[in-house]
Amino acid sequence: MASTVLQFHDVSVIRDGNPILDSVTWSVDSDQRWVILGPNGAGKTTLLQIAAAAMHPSKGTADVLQEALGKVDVFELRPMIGFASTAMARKIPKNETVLDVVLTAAYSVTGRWNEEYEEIDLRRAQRVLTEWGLEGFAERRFGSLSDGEQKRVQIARSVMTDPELLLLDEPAASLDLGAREELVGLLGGYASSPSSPAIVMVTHHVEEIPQGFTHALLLSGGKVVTAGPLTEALTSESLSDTFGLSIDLSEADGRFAARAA
Ligand SMILES: Nc1ncnc2c1ncn2[C@@H]1O[C@H](COP(=O)(O)OP(=O)(O)OP(=O)(O)O)[C@@H](O)[C@H]1O
Repeated sequence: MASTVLQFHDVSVIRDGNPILDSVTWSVDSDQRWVILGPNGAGKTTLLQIAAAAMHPSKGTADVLQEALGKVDVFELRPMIGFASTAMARKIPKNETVLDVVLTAAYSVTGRWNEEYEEIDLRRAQRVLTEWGLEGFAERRFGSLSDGEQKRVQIARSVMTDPELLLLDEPAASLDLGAREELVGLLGGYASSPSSPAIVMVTHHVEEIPQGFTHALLLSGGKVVTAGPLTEALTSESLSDTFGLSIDLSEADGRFAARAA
């Protein structure tokens, strides 16, 4: 049975006296896969930071994996959350092998030092690499990989610990068409598996929404424009409201495309 993994009630984040998130009420269940869309500066990354237990709301309450932020030791919570973002990727040493980038997630560190890894961790890392199309890359240096390969390593690392919640901040940003389609295909397979965790993915492009995603939240100026099941929340009207321009949305085989009307 599905359980609630995120429950935000009236969440605001105030910076320099301005709300960068404004009274957000939102919940995510364990069997849901959410996409978050909105213009630059809408507050998407801030929302993800709270979901990652990396930031507390200035107002309102946020429960993450059924623990209230502010009342829980976030260091116990964070290992249960997979988080792939460009900021995270910058912390990965360029000369680290791909296998170690994934393996070190088991200890929540970047950069292998003297940790002793168990055989079970090693086997899981190798399985995760295969699942994300990275077999044959284990001994390559992270810095020698293409952007598309590096993105897949980041996601492989974020699922290494078998998280209950997976957060992806613009996983397809800067990828060429082939690398994007490869990643979106892999994410679609992962999202469609009932054994996968709840997923929340921030993206700028509806073309990057993988098949198998179930819900959408549209954010503008820190406020929720709409949130709910994908086909109800993601429409030409809601996108036009969110981006302040007339947009035509089309859908084919569970993939979306958008252009100015
Ligand atoms: N520490 C801070 N102090 C002041 N303003 C901040 C701070 N952090 C973020 N902001 C502002 O809050 C707004 C929301 O930022 P956020 O990064 O969450 O937006 P975003 O939707 O992820 O944007 P983008 O799509 O450009 O990545 C932005 O206008 C940003 O400048």
